[in-house]
Amino acid sequence: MGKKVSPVKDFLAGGFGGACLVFVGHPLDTIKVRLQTMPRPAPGQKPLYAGTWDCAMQTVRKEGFFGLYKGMAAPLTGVSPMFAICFLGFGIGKKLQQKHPTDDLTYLQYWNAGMLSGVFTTVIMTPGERIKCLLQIQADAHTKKYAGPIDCIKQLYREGGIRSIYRGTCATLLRDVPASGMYFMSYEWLQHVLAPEGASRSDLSVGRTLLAGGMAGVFNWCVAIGPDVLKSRLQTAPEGTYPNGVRDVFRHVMKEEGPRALFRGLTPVMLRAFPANAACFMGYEMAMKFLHWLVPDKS
Ligand SMILES: CC(=O)O[C@H](CC(=O)[O-])C[N+](C)(C)C
Repeated sequence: MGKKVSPVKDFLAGGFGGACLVFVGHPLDTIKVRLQTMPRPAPGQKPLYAGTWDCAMQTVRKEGFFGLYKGMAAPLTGVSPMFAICFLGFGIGKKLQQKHPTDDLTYLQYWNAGMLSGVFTTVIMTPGERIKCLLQIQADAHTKKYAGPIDCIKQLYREGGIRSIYRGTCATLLRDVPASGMYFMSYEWLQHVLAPEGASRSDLSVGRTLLAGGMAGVFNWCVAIGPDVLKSRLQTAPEGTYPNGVRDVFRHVMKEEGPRALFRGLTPVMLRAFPANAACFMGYEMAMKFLHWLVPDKS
């Protein structure tokens, strides 16, 4: 039997989980975006970054350790509410498929609920990612166009209105709908299979939650990495570069760089995925426990 959970608790605990994810994961996210969007080297020239380590070292040397935390204000103010909506959407998705609030769900139903949460989060994810990516690729004074997230929103609005702020919506849906299905289904599956004989899914352990949460992040990114490259390219390209959106980016990437380019940034993505999502689910479960203690659910 499952447990009845209030949507308000899902929202609040999800928000706390999101804040934990940003603190742990942002430095590797910066490296990922820089690798994904660095200019192609001219024939015979070396690429700007040789790889993950080189990108991290160059960033720390030129911009100091906090260079890796560049653009974090936007995800902190954006990712926390986004994860709040994400866990709320997942909760709603589960409820929509239950006849009774305590009915157990199949893994396919967890997948469906996860996909619905991916649709919910796009509203906030698309502008959040657009601003974050634009700030993250500002490596030096020459490339610095935006003073910060607010300035970035203002400039985008001035240049192209709401359309510009929401550039990359299809690419974000393409990335997050299947990836969120995978995220929540794999988390629930791992919590079940890792639970010792006789223990139930709700008898949480720290080790199991960290492992299931971390692996859910890894599975999420196995599905998300290709569309993520397309999204980062689209959201950071100068106005008018891709008139047909993500389809144009895909065609351009295939023609110029081949399918390997769809895995650009995979190392920092995977290095970040485990700790960031372990922290996220741990934060979520801890906050949920606290909220249950504070306001017990009526069953
Ligand atoms: C692509 C992304 O944002 O994935 C989230 C996990 C992460 O590593 O940030 C999960 N989710 C898409 C469900 C929000």
